[in-house]
Amino acid sequence: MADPTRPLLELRALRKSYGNAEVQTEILHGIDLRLMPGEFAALIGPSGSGKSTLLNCIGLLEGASSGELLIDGQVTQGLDDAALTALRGRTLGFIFQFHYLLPAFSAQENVYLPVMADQGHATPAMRTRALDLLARVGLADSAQKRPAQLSGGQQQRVAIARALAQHPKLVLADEPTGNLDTRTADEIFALLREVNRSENTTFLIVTHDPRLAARCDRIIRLVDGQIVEDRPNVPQASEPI
Ligand SMILES: Nc1ncnc2c1ncn2[C@@H]1O[C@H](COP(=O)(O)OP(=O)(O)OP(=O)(O)O)[C@@H](O)[C@H]1O
Repeated sequence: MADPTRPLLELRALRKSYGNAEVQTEILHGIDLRLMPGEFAALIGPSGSGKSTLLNCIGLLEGASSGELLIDGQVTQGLDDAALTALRGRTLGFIFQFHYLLPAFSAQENVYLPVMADQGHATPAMRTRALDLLARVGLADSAQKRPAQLSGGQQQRVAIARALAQHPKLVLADEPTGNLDTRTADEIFALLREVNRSENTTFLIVTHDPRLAARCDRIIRLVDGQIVEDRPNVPQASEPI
């Protein structure tokens, strides 16, 4: 159980540059950010402002150039790859715009394969949790279908079930509804919200869709690699689906 008084995520003066020894381009210019357990926050901003770069740093997929990044109280600087992978597996879940499901495997296998990768084999408990999660996202009857047999929205539901397989404390979602029609996007967003409320899972969601950002409890706006706005938001009631 996360300590409700301790930030789940803390960034202090985080900077990120790309380039080589001669030329460096700084993309993130000193980000300070805290997320508390259970928050449901939108990360918005123009194209190229650094949202994905920030999410990749928070997700421990890319190292920051300087500054501090703490996840669940743990300082991440100086950790080796094995420790980063362990911390990622213990605390983080990822949902991307393109779901990256494995086409040759069933929905159920797609949900438990990443968990299995850590252990080398699938236990009955992993298989059962995968089925439970698929039921949770409304796909109880589709567990044995392959991605190509599912609609775009159903595929994204599988990806959400996969992201939840290891009980993440923080889910990082990069345009999770980006390639879906409005109605399906609303349904997927409602599902993320339901997970947030029922399990107190923290969400940081990159979205270009102002309607969806308006349904979050907090709106963080990034422009040119800096947070220019960070405010609480009273979510608007979702329109009937
Ligand atoms: N691996 C990389 N090497 C060099 N530059 C990069 C790299 N990744 C991103 N950038 C640059 O960093 C800047 C921010 O990109 P990023 O993808 O984080 O923005 P974004 O806000 O997520 O944009 P979008 O909304 O279009 O996805 C861009 O100028 C991009 O070209």
